[in-house]
Amino acid sequence: QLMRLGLTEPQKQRMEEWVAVKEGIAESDLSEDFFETLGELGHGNGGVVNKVRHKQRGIIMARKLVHLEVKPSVRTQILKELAVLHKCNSPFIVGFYGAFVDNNDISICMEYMNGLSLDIVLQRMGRLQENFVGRVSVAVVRGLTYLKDEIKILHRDVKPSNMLVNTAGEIKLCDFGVSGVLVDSMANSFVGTRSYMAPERLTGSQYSILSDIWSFGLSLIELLVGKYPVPAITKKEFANIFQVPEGEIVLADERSEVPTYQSSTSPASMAIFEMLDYIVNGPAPTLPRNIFTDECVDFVSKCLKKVPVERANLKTLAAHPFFQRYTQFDDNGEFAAFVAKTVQIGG
Ligand SMILES: O=c1[nH]ccc2cc(O[C@H]3CCNC3)c(Cl)cc12
Repeated sequence: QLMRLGLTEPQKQRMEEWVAVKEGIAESDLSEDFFETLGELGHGNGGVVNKVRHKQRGIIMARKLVHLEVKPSVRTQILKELAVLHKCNSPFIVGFYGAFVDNNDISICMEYMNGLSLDIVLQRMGRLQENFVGRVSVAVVRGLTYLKDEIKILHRDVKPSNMLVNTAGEIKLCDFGVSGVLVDSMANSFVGTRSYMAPERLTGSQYSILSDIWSFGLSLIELLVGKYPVPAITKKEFANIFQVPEGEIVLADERSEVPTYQSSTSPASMAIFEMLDYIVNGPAPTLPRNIFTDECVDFVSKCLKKVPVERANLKTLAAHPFFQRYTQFDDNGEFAAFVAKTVQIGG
């Protein structure tokens, strides 16, 4: 396996292509009136992401606009910290062209991923088959490892909507907390009805790479089942989703021992607090044993240990049989074809 520098030949080739394109773009090329907006790609994490075309160069990019009412000195500090993104060169991290400020908007110009984010793929396809989630797992673990070892940062916001795909079959992370000041200035911009935050993060204790691994585990269940796994997905729901008799659903023994958590409201109307309380005090979400392979069930359960020290770390995940299963061979374009189908459906 050509894993020189951890890259396969195709990955090495695409990296060289990327660097060539990027060298053609100077910071001076990036400013408001050089872009033509083609449409909106997504929003969240405190900004909207538009598909834009660089008029002179004809390059299609994804441009994230973050509206920030902060002092010019703070904006300058944010731009300085975003410059770290120029160092991020990994097949598992979305490419970065540069960032600039325009009035009270910070623009972050990135590589366009035509398959968009996995939350959008879930909306279109319902859920992902196990072998595709295996490929996602390899990309996310390797992306998190790169951020931690090479860039010395944690992601801090691992979830399906921050996992991007394209019709070349690539899977890349985006929206990680590269700028401490930007993270802090958006800290109170949490919106949304669900949280991927680890129990220890919700209770304000030490945040570490293990918190990113919890978020990764929660994301894996959501990708495999097509449903956010808090409150716990019941046997009946699994039976319905996978069209098997309820008697065939075998939940991980861990849950049968723990008395089911008596939430005071029905899942449908569970308020945000109830949900957060459930994550902190309820049982860890698990996959049913016989719908997924044992390795897959075990891999996910190791990511979702509620006590951080019991949880798997990046090293143990990379050595796990489920992970190893997806580093050995190429899927000869099966995932790329799947992404192409979702793009077609999406219009
Ligand atoms: O093509 C992209 N390149 C870079 C970034 C990016 C971000 C996107 O959505 C945001 C909004 C929610 N999380 C990620 C989307 Cl939908 C696409 C891209």
